[in-house]
Amino acid sequence: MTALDAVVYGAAELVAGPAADDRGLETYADGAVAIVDGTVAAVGPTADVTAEYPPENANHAVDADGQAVVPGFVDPHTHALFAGDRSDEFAAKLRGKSYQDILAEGGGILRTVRAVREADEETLLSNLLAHLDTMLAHGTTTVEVKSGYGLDTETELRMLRVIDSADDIHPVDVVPTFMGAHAVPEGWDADDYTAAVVDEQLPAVESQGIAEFCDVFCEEGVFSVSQSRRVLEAGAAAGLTPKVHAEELAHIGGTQLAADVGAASADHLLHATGEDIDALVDAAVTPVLLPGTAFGLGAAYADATAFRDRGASVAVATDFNPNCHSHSMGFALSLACVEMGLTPAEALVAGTKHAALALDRADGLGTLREGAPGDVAVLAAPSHVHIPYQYGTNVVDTVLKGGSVVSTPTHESYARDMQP
Ligand SMILES: N=CN[C@@H](CCC(=O)O)C(=O)O
Ligand SMILES: [Zn+2]
Repeated sequence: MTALDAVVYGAAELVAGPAADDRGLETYADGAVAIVDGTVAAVGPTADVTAEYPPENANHAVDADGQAVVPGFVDPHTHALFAGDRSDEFAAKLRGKSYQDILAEGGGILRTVRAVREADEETLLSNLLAHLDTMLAHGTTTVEVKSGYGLDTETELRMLRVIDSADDIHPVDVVPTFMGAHAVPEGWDADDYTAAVVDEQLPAVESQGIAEFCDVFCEEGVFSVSQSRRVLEAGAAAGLTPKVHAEELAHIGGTQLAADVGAASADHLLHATGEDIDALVDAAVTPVLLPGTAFGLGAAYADATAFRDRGASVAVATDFNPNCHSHSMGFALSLACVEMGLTPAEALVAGTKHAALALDRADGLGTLREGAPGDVAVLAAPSHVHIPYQYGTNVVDTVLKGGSVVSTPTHESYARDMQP
């Protein structure tokens, strides 16, 4: 027996995905989408979709009159599982301290590591679930979450177990990444710690089968290119697809490494060169740009238009972490437009279809085409342009995950009745 989970109909603008020529969007005015057994069964003009799938027969009938309907956001880079509070570091950065100064003093990642090692599994899980709630209310239906605040086998495994439990419990799909090589822990030398990641942590992670990707912070003063390569190659041998934090604070060759090892993505890329971009395009590695991080650091933004113009499928993520405390893909997309030069349509694709590529998802995730997961964000606004336009405002009204309504606004929505 198939179930008609949901029909969302009468949308002022329904975005099915990128246009066929990959320029602009495929949209329908007075559009609808029908979801059967968790998957998009039909998308198009309301009259056509509802003739085959009458809303009155659906478990969830959503009248989207005057509203835009877009694919749920895919956030392909976060460190959303942590404990502790680093707001004082934000204030210190405003007074002129650098991210590296803070790390060198035992703050930053190392401070979060101390807090996470002290936190029990229950606390960590409730922290992550609360963040997922906020992300979902902002329209995110799939999110990647990294370990990397344990930096020892026991705590890295604890983090991955929590990520796995959150995926089971919460409507948001949580994609697990092992990042034992996120920083060199206090009291260790980088070479010895690299060996511990490869010889102790990775075999333990492999035996539990609870990670899909392996990431490394390839950065001046953190892990060199050759140490990063050791970790990623051992990760690949353990069945984990590589990802690389590359050229964030300095240019040391992490992008070329990502291309060499066939990574799913190379992320940050603030200092990537034209040659680096070409290498990513040739190796089909998705660049993930993180404008919220540059915003918080007061750093120059990655040049998104250079990636686009050289043929890359640019993805955008929040990088939500204690150093970049934003759950909102909408805010990241605003920055991608205003500070990085993407159009609203390109930014939306970067936060949906291209973000799904960064997670190696080829099932239509990030679109509302037939066969794609039924993950939908209904906006309290008439077009996708309002996502970047209403910066700092959550324009997401109702969210469906696999055809079920999983988030509704807590207030009466007047926006839907607003006249242009
Ligand atoms: N750059 C390395 N890792 C994180 C920051 C993590 C932290 O500061 O806690 C990032 O991607 O921005
Ligand atoms: Zn990161």
